[in-house]
Amino acid sequence: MASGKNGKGGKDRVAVVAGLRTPFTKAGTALKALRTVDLAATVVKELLQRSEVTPRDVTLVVYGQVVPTLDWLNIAREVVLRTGLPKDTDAFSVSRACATSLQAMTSAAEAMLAGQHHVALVGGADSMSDVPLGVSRKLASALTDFQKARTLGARLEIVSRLSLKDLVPPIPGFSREPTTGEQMGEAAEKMAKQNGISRAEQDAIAHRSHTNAARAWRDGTYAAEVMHVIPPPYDKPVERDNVVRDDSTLDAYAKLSPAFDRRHGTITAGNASPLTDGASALLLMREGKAKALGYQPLGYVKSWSYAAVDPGWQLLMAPVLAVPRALERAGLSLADMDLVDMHEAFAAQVASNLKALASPSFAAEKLGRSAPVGEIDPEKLNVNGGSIALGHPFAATGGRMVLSTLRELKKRGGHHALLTVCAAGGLGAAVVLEAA
Ligand SMILES: CC(=O)SCCNC(=O)CCNC(=O)[C@H](O)C(C)(C)COP(=O)(O)OP(=O)(O)OC[C@H]1O[C@@H](n2cnc3c(N)ncnc32)[C@H](O)[C@@H]1OP(=O)(O)O
Repeated sequence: MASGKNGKGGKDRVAVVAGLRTPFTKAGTALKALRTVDLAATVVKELLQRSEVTPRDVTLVVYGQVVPTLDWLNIAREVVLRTGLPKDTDAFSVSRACATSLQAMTSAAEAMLAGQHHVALVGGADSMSDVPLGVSRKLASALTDFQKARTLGARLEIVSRLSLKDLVPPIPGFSREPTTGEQMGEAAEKMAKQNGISRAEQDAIAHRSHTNAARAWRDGTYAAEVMHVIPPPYDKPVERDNVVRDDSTLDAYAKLSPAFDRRHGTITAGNASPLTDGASALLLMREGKAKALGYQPLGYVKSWSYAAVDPGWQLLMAPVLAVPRALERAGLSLADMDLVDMHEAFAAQVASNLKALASPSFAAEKLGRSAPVGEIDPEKLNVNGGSIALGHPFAATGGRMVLSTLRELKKRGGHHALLTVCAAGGLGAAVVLEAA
């Protein structure tokens, strides 16, 4: 797919030239005063400045948010208008649930490979502190009728149709699958049961996520990827992710109560990703353009694949279908990967995905393959933590993973890395990245 060779008659590769993210903070905490569009504009403005790209060179912005709002319709265009990019810069928004910023990146990459753009800015943001509250359908319908009513009698009749409970805003349904009614956490519980994933196994994954993320913060890894944000009332900067636990101990996980199935469940606040605020952005260039402008890329987007499963089956299993396709498109195998970054929606999903990738029966029954995709070496997996510890502002997570993984690949002198993201709706994404 995206693996053409520069200078050998093929297409330019798509280079990731720079990237940045805000701190990821638990919903309702440090960044709660910033709306999704503010988070997006903050990170993009800073990335434009740090990368020293000439704004006129950016001809496309692809950006996304997962939780919608009624206050703007196309967040990508808002990013253009709020960051000093030329006002005639083209911009469109994408949504692929938790894989939104990967979708933003691959949509831009497709346009670049088609020769339509040389420089693009992509990413995603979400504020779970700013979830829009709606009105009940009955109240909405009454308000519409009220506007049309011409007499006092007609208006009183409309009001008399409403009861007190119609005035209560309904709870937003984004964490529940609309067609199955299942919450994400309930789907993860089901995966744990069906795949025989124990509570201890989940807690160990979560503990490792926190331990690795805390170490990466201590050793300076994240300082270079995360900007400082000064939210209203503009008195002190937010400098770090605030979910990561420096003092994570395995014992503490065992004490937490299940959050979704209170009697028999295994999923807790400790082994699930938390509701989070944050934004990420990446600057993409065609390889030739990057070289002409004097940029040393962080790496290249080599191949990608998206897949889907029936949400009523195992909701968060689709990455396992996407991985072999992305690897095949890259002409590589799992064994060729120097790093794997797997989005951690829940530790139960991570363990289920790992088990399925290594399973001969899953390969035969679900992938039509004679051999499993392979086992992932724990030493290569989520080496700087994952979404359980870092947090998961839905649309921002993919950008965080691309940036962090390419920098780590470079640091280790590795060649290739695999990213996987599970997403609502039974969707899954896999991306193969190549070192510069
Ligand atoms: C494709 C996808 O990505 S799907 C994923 C979509 N995302 C989701 O569905 C979000 C899932 N997560 C959630 O809904 C929430 O985080 C929940 C329900 C699991 C937990 O929410 P909350 O109860 O607000 O969690 P909270 O952070 O307050 O933690 C509860 C307690 O556990 C403790 N705790 C949490 N993590 C740890 C840990 N690692 N070690 C020790 N204690 C911990 C907290 O300190 C807190 O203790 P306290 O009550 O004494 O203060």
